This record gives sequence, structure tokens and C-alpha cells, in this order.
Amino acid sequence: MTELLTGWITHQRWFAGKGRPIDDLTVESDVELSPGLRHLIISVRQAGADDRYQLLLGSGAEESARFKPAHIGDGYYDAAYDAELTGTLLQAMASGRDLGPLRFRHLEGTEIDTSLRSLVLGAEQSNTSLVYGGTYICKLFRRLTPGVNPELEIVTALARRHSTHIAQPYGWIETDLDGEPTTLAMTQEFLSNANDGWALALASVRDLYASLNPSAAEAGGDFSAEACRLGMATARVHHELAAAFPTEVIEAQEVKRMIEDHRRRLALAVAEVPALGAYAQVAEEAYQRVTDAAREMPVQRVHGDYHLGQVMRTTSDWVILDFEGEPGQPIAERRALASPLRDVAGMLRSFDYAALHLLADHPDADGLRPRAVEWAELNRASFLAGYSAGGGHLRPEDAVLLRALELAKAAYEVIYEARNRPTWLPIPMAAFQPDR
Ligand SMILES: Nc1ncnc2c1ncn2[C@@H]1O[C@H](COP(=O)(O)OP(=O)(O)O)[C@@H](O)[C@H]1O
Ligand SMILES: O=P(O)(O)O[C@H]1O[C@H](CO)[C@@H](O[C@H]2O[C@H](CO)[C@@H](O)[C@H](O)[C@H]2O)[C@H](O)[C@H]1O
Repeated sequence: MTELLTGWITHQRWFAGKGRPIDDLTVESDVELSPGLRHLIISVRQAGADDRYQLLLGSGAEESARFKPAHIGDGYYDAAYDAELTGTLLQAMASGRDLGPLRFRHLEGTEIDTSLRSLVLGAEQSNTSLVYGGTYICKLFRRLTPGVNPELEIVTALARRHSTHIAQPYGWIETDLDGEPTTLAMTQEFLSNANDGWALALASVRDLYASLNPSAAEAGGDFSAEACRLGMATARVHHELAAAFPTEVIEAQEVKRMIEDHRRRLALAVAEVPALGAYAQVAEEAYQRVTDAAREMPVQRVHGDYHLGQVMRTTSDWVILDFEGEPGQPIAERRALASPLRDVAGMLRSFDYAALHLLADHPDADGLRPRAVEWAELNRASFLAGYSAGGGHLRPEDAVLLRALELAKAAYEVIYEARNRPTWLPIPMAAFQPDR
């Protein structure tokens, strides 16, 4: 079995250790959830470090043949794809059952319809999501880090405050890893009539590029009213987070330490992507300006990896998803208090991404670039106006911090793109312009 899993796991989209040989793979936990369905936690050793992953294991030659994409071998398959078996997860959450070391729970006062059948969501990335009857989405966290997942922590806290900007949580699955309660999966309301912000923004950019009208504000698919509404929703969620979790005001000294940390990360990004070295001075100068003017700074829980792909427009307003922080960071860091402007900076970067990404293969890229810049500027400004109008704290003197946080995010994106989508690398690189 371990040999089989070793061969299979390296081809999975969510496997974080691609490209490095697996030295050892062990099954750490193996629990039968229902006849034919097992829950496995496996530990993978690569270059002396261990990573844990979870897997729903189905067995049976006939079933395995039916779920070709989920085929593991020897009659075993990834049972996340088997709707005949995944109902067990909903049923166990609904009844609040313990199955061996696994605890299935639902949010107090919620009812779960256990008759719904699941489908794996096409956009699988670092996790696997099961959509039950277009009503619930159950996200299985594939790579496991000990601790309560910040997504579960935040969404349940905001649900208790009746936030209208989150997808209603229903239930979760947990176990103990290294003595810590650890989230394995989370079930939320599936927003079946919503579009994600990235798709909506790209539709607007596409419309602008195709239109004869050269102005972003006057083109048919103008996004700026939505960008403004998104800014308002962001400010409201920041208020809700500040009310639900502790907040602090950190001293100027602490702000300087934060900037030192960004400097270290920039150096790591340059080491990994040497071409960034030519532009690093732009970030250095922005960081220095924050250090020179360092003052007290309010910090609180934030989203942590805020971009257009994490927000969905429903028929009534914007809903924010995936409060998990930056994937790959330790949980303590993802839960750490930070300036809410970090999220604002993340979304500003996303407007640049949306504007520039369609230019990559465009035959008239040079001619369209001024429109791209105008689109990004208009929507960035609208988002900021909405953030202020929604009660977000944004003073003129925050511009220096915001610029530094944007460049810090761009440095993170340089590494992300170099590792995952090298052809997208020019997008974050373009953020390092001295004249912005
Ligand atoms: N509650 C939801 N309702 C509808 N679609 C969702 C929901 N949660 C996630 N999605 C869809 O799944 C995509 C990926 O979700 P996300 O939580 O960002 O996963 P990952 O952590 O793997 O990036 C989103 O862009 C969205 O299209
Ligand atoms: O959504 P995830 O939590 O997996 O976040 C990671 O992947 C994102 C890409 O899917 C990445 O976001 C970057 O690309 C987006 C366009 O695809 C863009 O809107 C964002 O602004 C940009 O940062 C994110 O950084 C990464 O953590």
C-alpha cells in the first residue's frame, strides 16, 4: 500500500512536495468511516522533513474502474470522487459523531441535509472541495498542519456575529495531531448563484480591450462600482474581525521589526528569482520610508491572502472566502495580528493582476497597456474610496505603509509565480516601478 501511495501522491495537484524525491511514506492513521470507506493520514518524508496529508480511500475493483481519474491502483481509489461514499461525511457531521480519533461536528443550531450527493469541484488547487447538491461545499484540507484552521476559526466567529459577508458555516471534521486539535475539513454554504471577483474583473477588462471606447470608466463592462462596493464590504469585515478577536496597537519599534521581516523576505525572493534583484531597490526605499516615519500601528486578525479570487459577488453583496492566510506559512503566522491595510494592499495588487494578465498573449499588448493602467488605477481608487466610505481606517499618511505592503505582497507573488506559473512572473515584477 505505501508503495502504491508513493507513486500516486506525486501526481496529485495538492501535493506540495513535487519535484523532490520521497524518502519515506507511512500511514499514520487509518480509520474505517463506513463499509468500503477509510480515512487515512499519511506522513511523507522528503529531504529530512515530514509533511502530513489526508486521503479518503475507497476500495473495490469495479468502483476503482468507474472513478478513473481517482484511480490509485490495486483496486484502491480516491473516494472523494465517490458520491456513494461521501454522504458518510455529512451524516457524521449532522449527528456529531466520533469515529475513532476523528470528530465530526456541526455548528450549534444548524441542520444539515444529509440526503445530498457530492461532486468534486473542478477548480481543485491546494485542497479538494466537495459540493453537495449545490447546497454545501466541504473543503478537505489536503496538507495538514497541526492547529485549528484559521478559516474555520474566523468564519464561525463571524457567523456568530451574523456577518452577511461570509458563507454560512455548517460543520467540520477534526482530530488531534501532535496533541493539538487540528481541522481536517470544513463545510460551508455553497454560493451557487455567485461569481468570483476574478472572473467578473476579467470580463470587465476583456470588454474594455474589445471596445472602441478608450476610457475604462465609460466602457460597457465598467467594474468600478463593484470595486467600490467590495471596498465597503472589506471595511465591514475588518470591523467584524476587530470586534470578534483581540486587537492591539503596536509601538513604532514593532513596526520597524515588521519592516525588517519584509526585508528578509525580499532577500529570499531575490535569492530565488535573481531577476528581481534589479528592482529590489524600489522596495528597499519604500520600506525605508515606513521605518523613517514609524509610528504606532493598530493590528488585528485579517484575511491574510486577499485577492479577487477570494471574493464572490452574490445577488445581494460581496462574500469573502478562504480566511486561511498565505498557504505554506505556519498556522501561528497565519493567525498573527496584522495591519488591515495588508488586505487592502493584497486587493490593490489583484487589480493590477487583472489588468495585466490578459495582455500577456495579446497581439496589441503595447497599444492596450495605457488602457490596462487606466483600468487598474480606476478600480484601485474606487476600492479605496469604498473602503473609506465603509468605515475602514485609511488616512493620507497611510499611503507610505500601503505602498510598502503592496511591494511586500508583490515580492511574495514573485516567488509564488516562479514556483507555480512562471509565465505570469512579469505581472508581479511590474509592481516594482519607481514612479508609482
Ligand atoms: N462557499 C462557496 N460557494 C461557491 N463557490 C465557492 C465557495 N468556496 C469556494 N468556492 C469556489 O472554489 C474556488 C476555490 O476556493 P478556495 O477556498 O479559494 O480554495 P483554495 O484554498 O484551494 O484556493 C473559489 O474561487 C470559488 O470559485
Ligand atoms: O487562492 P490561494 O489561497 O490558493 O492563493 C494563492 O494563489 C493565488 C492564485 O490563484 C495567488 O494570487 C495571485 O494571482 C491572482 C490571480 O490568479 C491575483 O488575483 C492575486 O492578486 C495574486 O496574488 C495568491 O497570491 C496565492 O497565495
